[in-house]
Amino acid sequence: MLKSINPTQTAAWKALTAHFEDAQDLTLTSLFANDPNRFDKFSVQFGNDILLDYSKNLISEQTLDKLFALADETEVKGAIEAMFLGDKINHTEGRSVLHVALRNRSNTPVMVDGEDVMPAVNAVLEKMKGFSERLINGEWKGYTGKEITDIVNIGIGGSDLGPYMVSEALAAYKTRLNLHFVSNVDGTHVAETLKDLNPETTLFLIASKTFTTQETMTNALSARDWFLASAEDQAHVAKHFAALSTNAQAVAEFGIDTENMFEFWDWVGGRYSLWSAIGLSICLAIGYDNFVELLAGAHDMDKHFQSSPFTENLPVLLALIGLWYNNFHGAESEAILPYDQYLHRFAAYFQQGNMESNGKYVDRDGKSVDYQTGPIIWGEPGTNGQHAFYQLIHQGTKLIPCDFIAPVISHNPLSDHHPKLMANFFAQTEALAFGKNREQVEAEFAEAGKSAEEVADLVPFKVFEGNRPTNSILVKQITPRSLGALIAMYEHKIFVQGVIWNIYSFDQWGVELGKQLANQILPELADQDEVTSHDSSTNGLINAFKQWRA
Ligand SMILES: O=P(O)(O)OC[C@H]1O[C@H](O)[C@H](O)[C@@H](O)[C@@H]1O
Repeated sequence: MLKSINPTQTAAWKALTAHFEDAQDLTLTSLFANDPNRFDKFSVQFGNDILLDYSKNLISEQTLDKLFALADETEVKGAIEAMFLGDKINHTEGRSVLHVALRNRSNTPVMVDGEDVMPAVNAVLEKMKGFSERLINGEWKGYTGKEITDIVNIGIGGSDLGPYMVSEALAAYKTRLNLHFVSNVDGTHVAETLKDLNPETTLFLIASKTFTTQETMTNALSARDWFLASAEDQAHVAKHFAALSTNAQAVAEFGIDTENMFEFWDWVGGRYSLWSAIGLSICLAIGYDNFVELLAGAHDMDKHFQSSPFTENLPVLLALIGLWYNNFHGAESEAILPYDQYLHRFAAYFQQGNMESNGKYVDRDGKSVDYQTGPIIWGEPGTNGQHAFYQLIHQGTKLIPCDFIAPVISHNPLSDHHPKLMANFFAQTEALAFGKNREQVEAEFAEAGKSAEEVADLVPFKVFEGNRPTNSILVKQITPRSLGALIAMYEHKIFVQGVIWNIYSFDQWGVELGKQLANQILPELADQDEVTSHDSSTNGLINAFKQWRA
């Protein structure tokens, strides 16, 4: 169990508060002008894969020193050790937090309740290897003897977002199998997905840690109905359905052969589960060897996180810089902006990763916090975002720290697409940091021969204040290995922030009330009777729904 330490009561927090007051006038322009070595000082490389440039942030060496002191006082180092040792740091669920064991390619023992979990982890990986190889090479046949061509992963939240994001991110490594992902309980999702598929050549993965999630079970039953409408014989289900779950009993009850069940364990959080059996769809999408490379990349980052000094530790640096904006500058959100079309679900994935982990107002003592915790995470791939919402980042009234991510080498080096993409990547962080002042705008007007009236009228609108902070994350190429490291980097960033904010990052009680109420409302929708059991708004909406549908 992690000790409860109120971060705002530490000496470092107080020092940071005073430092923030003193550093109000700090500008990126002056920070760079005063230090020609700023890039060298405020950038760090992870192997040959990832370069993090954090120099375009509103920080000085003093800021960082104080942030490192905060990490020390809140015992981040001890928390990291506790996680890797398998301590039950997910206190409210009484569980260890060991997604790091799933990718522990060093295969050193990891103990939970006196037992090494690695043999079980390795056994499931072996089973995933055999299964995925037989499907990819066509040895596994459907009920009419045809090869499987399409895989449909049915899952939601952590049982969907990770596998979907990674399969898309690594589409350049695609096997012959076509992957589909169904998550929403809206019948449209499953209906539209199945429209073009053939039951003889389709295999379903029912991905659910609990195997009780309403959306997933509803979609799984509809998929089974769709399949049996053609296959007719229940015995054929075994060739077309597999389950990825911690709940063997519920899997058996659903009618899935336990031979086709891929197990994981309660010490794997849903939003950290893509490294587990939940990653079977990834194995099928990119092949087992590439999946292992993904694990290896994450393991490299795990070792870096565990052993690097905080001054060079990518997840720790990102966490502390994020905290500086969240808690001192009052930033409410963070944007993740990948300049890579393959990473188009990356921000959506970390919306769950970050917001479900750190969206908590109760501290480790069970008391309400009186400081900000997790930020709002959002983002879309560049350059699309530039033509949509960057206006607000450049000239809006809100401070939005952004992470810009881009690969140096493109998997699709068509004509000059990649230099153009990268020119935009470099230009945006430069524009955000340094802006364009009044004098520059006036000079441009003069050059264009504008009249004095026009200049006076338009100048204010064309000025860019700048001073808007960004991290730039250059990845040599998006490969299974570098992607594994990149994901693990963000996971550990979230971990460090949760430790400092003195919250429990690995539960998600906040999603339960809505589910509970939906279960109460569902039977009320079954008839035409007027509903009176709720507040007037909820009653009014339900009754309008009933009237309109009648
Ligand atoms: O994998 P499952 O048990 O089906 O859970 C799917 C998802 O639903 C829950 O409500 C949680 O909010 C998520 O953390 C979880 O990933």
